[in-house]
Amino acid sequence: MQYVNLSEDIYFLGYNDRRTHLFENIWPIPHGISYNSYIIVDEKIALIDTVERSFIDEYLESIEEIIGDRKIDYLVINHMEPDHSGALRAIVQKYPEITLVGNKKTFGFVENFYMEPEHLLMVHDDYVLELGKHRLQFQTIPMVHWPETMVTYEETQKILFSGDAFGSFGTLDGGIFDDEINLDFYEEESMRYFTNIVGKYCPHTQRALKKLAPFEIKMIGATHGPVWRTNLDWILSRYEKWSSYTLDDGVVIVFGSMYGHTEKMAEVIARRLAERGIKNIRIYDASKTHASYIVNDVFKYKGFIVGSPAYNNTLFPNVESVISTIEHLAPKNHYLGIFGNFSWNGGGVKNLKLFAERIKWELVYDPVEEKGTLKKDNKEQLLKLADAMADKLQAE
Ligand SMILES: Cc1cc2nc3c(=O)[nH]c(=O)nc-3n(C[C@H](O)[C@H](O)[C@H](O)COP(=O)(O)O)c2cc1C
Repeated sequence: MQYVNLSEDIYFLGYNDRRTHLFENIWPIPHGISYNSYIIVDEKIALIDTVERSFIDEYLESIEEIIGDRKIDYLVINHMEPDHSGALRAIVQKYPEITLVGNKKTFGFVENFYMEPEHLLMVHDDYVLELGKHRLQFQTIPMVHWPETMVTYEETQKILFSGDAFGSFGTLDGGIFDDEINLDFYEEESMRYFTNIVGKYCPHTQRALKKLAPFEIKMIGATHGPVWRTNLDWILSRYEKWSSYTLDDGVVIVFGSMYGHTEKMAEVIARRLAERGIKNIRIYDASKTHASYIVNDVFKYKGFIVGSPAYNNTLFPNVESVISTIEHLAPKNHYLGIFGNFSWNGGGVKNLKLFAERIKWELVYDPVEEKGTLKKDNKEQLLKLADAMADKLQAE
């Protein structure tokens, strides 16, 4: 990708990754991702974060095009995850006098991953680094998304270099600024990025939003996805909503099924929910849809109903994988329903009950468990389960 000016002497250096299938080797990125770095050219030159290592050559070339044979004075490390620190060693090799700028948590990571830094500047909240006419101020935002994570605020242009916060999956296909892009595309990609990557740290994100609220921010340069300069509210309001577990009315139904019995139970529940006026109902087959998408909808909707056949005395493995992802990210404020199917001694529902105890969501109705084909009594029970869920959602 070409480098682009954010203002006269501040540049965006972003690289599109359309080759990686799974981000962090877990989360699908069918629309790719961009790795964004920034450089400020003043009396002193500061680079803000780097890029993933497969882009090192292009990255170094772009930097040279911008600064010629000048040297980079500072590398500000907002976040040490290798998709942003991947070019750190190459930068230090090319500019050995460079000073690494981080907080007290940063340099341990630098040592673990790369090297003992020779020149370092340890910063803290409100610390100001003068580059000439540009001044950089730092604020730590721990666990959004690692312990060392911080943001850098450029005072002259009021640009927040936000690290992973406000980032998005999806490459930048020509448009880089939010006002150059149809944001509909980023609706799902930015939410999935948040829920999959940062979603475990919602309380930390809330604290970060409060900490950053006093700053006048005219532009946000995240390390993934668009640069926000016109519709800042678009992304800020979404972060507020997602990180505060503000959920819409709706139900996610997840099932696993080998022969269709458990799937049929899911359909019965869904139909009744629709009859009761619930419009957002998503049924997912855990064997088909990646947990990334399912968990994203769990962060949208208040109702969650999960069904599993018994499988070697326990849960169907793909259902187990989905609920383990949910437990890992630990979204809150949900109502829960449970159902399942078996042929001899069970194991599915038994383990879903343990899930209910661990996740501590309110169970709206007794678990419904059928042996093979759905029969009248258990169909009645499923309808009651759906009614109980609808009652809860509609009572709010
Ligand atoms: C590999 C395998 C393991 C199973 N293990 C159990 C089990 O431990 N206990 C049980 O009651 N049923 C077990 N079953 C039977 C299924 O749970 C049962 O047939 C159920 O109705 C399948 O639901 P489905 O049609 O939604 O796939 C097993 C079936 C298979 C294929």
